[in-house]
Amino acid sequence: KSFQFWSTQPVPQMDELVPADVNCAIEENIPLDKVRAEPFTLPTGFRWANVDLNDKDQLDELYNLLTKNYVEDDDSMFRFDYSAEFLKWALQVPGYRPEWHCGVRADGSNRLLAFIGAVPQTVRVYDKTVPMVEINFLCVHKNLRSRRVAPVLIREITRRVNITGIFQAAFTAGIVIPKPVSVCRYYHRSLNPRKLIDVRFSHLSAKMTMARTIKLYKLPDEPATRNLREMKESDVPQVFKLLTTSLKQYSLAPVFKDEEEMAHALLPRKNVVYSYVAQNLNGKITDLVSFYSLPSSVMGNANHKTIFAAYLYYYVAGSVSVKQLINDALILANKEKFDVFNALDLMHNEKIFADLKFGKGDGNLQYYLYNWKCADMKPSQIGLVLQ
Ligand SMILES: CCOC(=O)c1cnc2ccc(OC)cc2c1SCCC#N
Repeated sequence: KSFQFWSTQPVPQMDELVPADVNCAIEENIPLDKVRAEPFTLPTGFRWANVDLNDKDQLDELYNLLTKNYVEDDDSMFRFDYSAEFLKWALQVPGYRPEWHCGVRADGSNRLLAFIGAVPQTVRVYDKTVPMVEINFLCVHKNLRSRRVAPVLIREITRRVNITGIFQAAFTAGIVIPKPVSVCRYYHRSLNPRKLIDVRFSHLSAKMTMARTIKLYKLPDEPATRNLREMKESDVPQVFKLLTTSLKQYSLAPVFKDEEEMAHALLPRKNVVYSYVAQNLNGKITDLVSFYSLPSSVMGNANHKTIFAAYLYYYVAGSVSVKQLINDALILANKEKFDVFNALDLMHNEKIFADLKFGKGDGNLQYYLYNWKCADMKPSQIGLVLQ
């Protein structure tokens, strides 16, 4: 593969083996007055336009661009259907910049035809804490593909981020480009097996009836961890300490700079993010488990338009086993009527998949760092979850 664009970027080349003791930027920071001042040039007929997510009409334009043109699985069975509220949550984090909600509109029609987003996020890579952005929601309308728009979007968001003095980024993708820092795998736990079979995501195994299959995945109505309850505002100080401490065990992890940043990430929002804490009799918060809601459109199915999927987010098993805590997350997601519970094999997840009846998916998710080189990581070293 030639990687025409990525071979021009500060990323390790595909065949580059980074020694274990190397953990640093690839290019030096550019003096701010040397960062290109003018936006990159778009193809004729298109112009840059920030998407104002506080303007309901523009938020809906972004929702509509993504719901029709964003990521599909390899078999084009599903397409992610991020909700408008989810997009506000993911893109309007504390300290967000409107110019990092970077859209492209067609002259004349004024239609939103492409987007790339960045949010500020300090990330620790091994022993180095690095101010970064997370890049997300890179999307080019299907009618605009192969016109080399994505490289211009990536160069432009890089410029807009560099101007603020940030020179590193983190992102994930299903595709392989130079050069993954880790390769994770998706796992799926059926909650509504009948629907998953209807949409042909799952199939009845030869030796099992539908009734037997439903019984196999049946879950209790209530979590096993007795004092597990929804997280609330007053829990933030303790959760901040608990999660910050727990994240130290990973080689790639977010650094929440303050309680506000973590509160934004974790405080429950219906149909967006769900967080639960266990508090002992002394009032100490000992455990945390969270998941986010990311539906997918089902393509070409008469009976079901949408799959409701929960995705495991951050957790700390302080007083109970990881297995019990994540099983409790399954029970809580099932109570919220999700059809499936998805998780990557990062953190401690891989150990519990078999017992909790997760099936291995056929999709990889690559983790990438921009303008940084370091030793590759096993999935269990990853403590960073991107939406
Ligand atoms: C029923 C389970 O559905 C998925 O796992 C799913 C749903 N929608 C997608 C949309 C785009 C897509 O593009 C890679 C994948 C999916 C997937 S599999 C990978 C996500 C997980 N877990």
